[in-house]
Amino acid sequence: MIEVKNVQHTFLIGKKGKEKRVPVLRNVSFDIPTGDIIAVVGKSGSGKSTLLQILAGFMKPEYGSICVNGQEVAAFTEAQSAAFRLKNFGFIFQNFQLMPSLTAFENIELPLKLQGLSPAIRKSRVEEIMARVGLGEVSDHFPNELSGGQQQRVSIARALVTKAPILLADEPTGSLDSETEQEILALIQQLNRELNLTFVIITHDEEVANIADQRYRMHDGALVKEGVTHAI
Ligand SMILES: Nc1ncnc2c1ncn2[C@@H]1O[C@H](COP(=O)(O)OP(=O)(O)OP(=O)(O)O)[C@@H](O)[C@H]1O
Repeated sequence: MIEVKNVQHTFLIGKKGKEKRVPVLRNVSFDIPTGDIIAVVGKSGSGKSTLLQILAGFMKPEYGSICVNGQEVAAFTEAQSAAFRLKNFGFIFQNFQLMPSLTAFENIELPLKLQGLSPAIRKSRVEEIMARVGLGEVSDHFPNELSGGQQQRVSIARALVTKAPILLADEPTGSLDSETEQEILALIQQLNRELNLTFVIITHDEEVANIADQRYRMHDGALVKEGVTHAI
């Protein structure tokens, strides 16, 4: 369970001494129950990515509390945040953000190297997760030798391989055609169901928002709950 309470954030922009205060998050409060898919929709510039960055501990909120499974993460030091992030969060990006010089296998293996796991454990974990996301045959392919859908599967596998329980996704299907989008959304739903993973998905796309258990709209930094239309 993630509990976000009264989170407020302001950026200071412009030259030193003449900074302008730009409020980006205004009193944001919401709960993310474990195992739910949450969608955050909203216009460009409304504050969605800032909220994700703050949830993941990349940025401290100016004010407010973020409790992840009972731990107050907004109070962590940078080192604590980094360690917590590696254990608890996986990230899925619109542009996949794979390392071009590493194969599919090596991209997925990378977070396990950061965790200092042995080569044998890394190999078995990577093979298991590649099979689960439907990436059996492309282990030795480099990212530019993969389709967009396959690249996103690699990026999802990399997010899952550490067994992080919470996946933060920023426009995960934004670079994919509509058929591939459906495949990736089906995969997200399957992983959510089978592994009880929590997903927080930022999106402009109604199709994506439709798979969510709960949907929120960000409007000028304020987060408002919306009705959910899907019934599965
Ligand atoms: N590091 C920063 N310094 C100053 N202002 C920033 C910074 N990051 C974001 N902003 C501003 O904060 C506001 C919200 O940005 P944010 O990226 O959170 O919006 P968004 O809803 O994710 O937009 P998009 O859908 O285009 O990604 C914007 O006005 C942006 O210019």
